[in-house]
Amino acid sequence: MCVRPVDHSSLANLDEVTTTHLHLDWTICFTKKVFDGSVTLDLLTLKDNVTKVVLDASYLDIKKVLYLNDQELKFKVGERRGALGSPVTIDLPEPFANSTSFQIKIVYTTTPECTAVQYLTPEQTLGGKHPFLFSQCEAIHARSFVPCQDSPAVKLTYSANVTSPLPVVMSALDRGSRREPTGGVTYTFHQPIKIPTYLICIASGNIASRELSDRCKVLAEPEMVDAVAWEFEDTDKFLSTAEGVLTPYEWHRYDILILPPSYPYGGMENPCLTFATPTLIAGDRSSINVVIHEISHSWMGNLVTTKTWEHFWLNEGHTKFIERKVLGRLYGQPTADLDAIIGLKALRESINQYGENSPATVLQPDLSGGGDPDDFFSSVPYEKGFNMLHFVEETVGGPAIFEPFVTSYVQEFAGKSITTQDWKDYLYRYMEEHHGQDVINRLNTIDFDAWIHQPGHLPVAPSFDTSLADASYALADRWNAARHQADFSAFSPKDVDGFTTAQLVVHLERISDQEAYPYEALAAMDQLYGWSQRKSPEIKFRWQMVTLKASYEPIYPAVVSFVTEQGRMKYVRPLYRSLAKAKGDGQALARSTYLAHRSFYHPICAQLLAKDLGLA
Ligand SMILES: CC/C=C\C/C=C\C[C@@H](O)/C=C/C=C/C=C\[C@@H](O)CCCC(=O)O
Ligand SMILES: [Zn+2]
Repeated sequence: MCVRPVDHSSLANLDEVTTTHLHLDWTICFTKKVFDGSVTLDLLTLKDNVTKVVLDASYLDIKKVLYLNDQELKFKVGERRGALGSPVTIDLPEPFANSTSFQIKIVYTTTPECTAVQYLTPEQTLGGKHPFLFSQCEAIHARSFVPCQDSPAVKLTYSANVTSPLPVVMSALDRGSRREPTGGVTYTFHQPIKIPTYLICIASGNIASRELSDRCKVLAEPEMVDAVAWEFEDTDKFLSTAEGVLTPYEWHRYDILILPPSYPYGGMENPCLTFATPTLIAGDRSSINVVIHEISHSWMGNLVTTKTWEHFWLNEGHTKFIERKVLGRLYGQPTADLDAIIGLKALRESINQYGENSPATVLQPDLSGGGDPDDFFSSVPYEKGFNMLHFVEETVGGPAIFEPFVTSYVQEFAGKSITTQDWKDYLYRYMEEHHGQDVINRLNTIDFDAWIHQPGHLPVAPSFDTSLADASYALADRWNAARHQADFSAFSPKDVDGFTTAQLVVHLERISDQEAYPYEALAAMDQLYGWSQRKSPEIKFRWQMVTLKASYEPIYPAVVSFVTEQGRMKYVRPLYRSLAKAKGDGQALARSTYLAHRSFYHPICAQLLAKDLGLA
């Protein structure tokens, strides 16, 4: 009997065979924008009479497949199926019985169409002298740099030998390097903990590092590495706090690599080596929550992993939950609640963007259509997931009861890939064993179907501590009342004295929830609070959203600058969409800006922007 659920985002025969280890041998060619080499897969059959291995692949040039080092196996690359890529079907030399271990080696090169990797010219880097490349594999882009079972249901160890003219880093432990007589250096890596393929990553470029502690360091181009070290000085403290919430950190190293500006996400939890955007380096340590978020993934996602992309909320909802526990432990509950308030706004935006009845707003969406999981990326799995966990915590009796459950959940499922049903079954089992019928009765009052399977807003509105948000709201209310005045002398720069970046963000979000402001009021706000001059990208983003809502044309050049100097999708996608909706030449400007700068963006971002702007 097959107990593995179907992964609609993989074309591999996951029910017949699984991968236990993956070894990469790559030579990087920056000029051709390819990796040349091979992958050796350690495979294990899961049933009798297995005659083939089907792997996920996307835009790969497969040269040959070897069994026992020298026996060539027949293979066929199937028709491309959209974002899922092209299955590679490999005929085994004979039918294999259940539990047979065997190795196959696939010799291949990537192609410039690879969606996981972005190659940057020297001009696109800070130093301006060397090229740079980096990958982003989540959700299903690993198949574009290695033929594999590209499903989070499969967890494997991996190793790699990568030859490059420039330093290489990966989501694994560093096992040294050797200079090649033919040029370049071969870097060796080993990841001894089982991970899904979406957590394999690579970057190569002029990378320098600074140690933060005996298990943490930061890496970046040399021109900014000191600023990064300052910004993230407290990383080990965050890690220890997360260990206090959960279990000891298992991955040995926790390093952070700051990528060039086109990096498409705030951060990516690649094990041992978080990848992050340089927009976090604001010089004020205001983005440490992203580091705490990526650290929290060390347990949520990286140890306990979603089985398919439908259950992605298990990774992100739990990570948000732990992130806010760490924030609360370090800076107090009001700070954690302010972060949750910002998250709620992001959730509302996502739901409004898709539409309240959209299947994309369901916590556990249906991906059986085989579409692109990237199209489902939004705040829903993060914030609906977080809010469901928060609600369960309140319902069962608070942190004293729920936090030990969360730790136990990690211990129970570490190393495994699970579904929402596994989570829910364990929740009931744990609560029954530890707290009895009273808590089960409380759990039974929760409408899990509404939380997990219904579209739209939260079934139960949360109430967070607003002590830090109240001043932000009050100032926004004053502006709302004064919106049509000709004289704004009742306002002063002192209005925002003492506001943290998060409080400024909450204020601007409240302003953006209000009806669009007249130009005069926007100009007055900008003059009083210097919004346009602020360095923080979090503030810049919110201010640009407020002004675009009013089609405030003086902001258009600043928006164009911001969306072309960094490629973080959290900022560029809403800004492009709002610019395209803005009056005047908004739509033409959005499209022409995108077309002129397409190559600046990571392939994932470029493709989503094209869809957003109706250019795909
Ligand atoms: C329910 C959703 C179903 C499928 C989506 C699955 C995967 C999403 C995929 O597109 C990749 C996600 C990668 C995320 C990486 C990092 C984020 O946590 C960054 C958050 C945004 C930011 O801060 O910039
Ligand atoms: Zn995350």
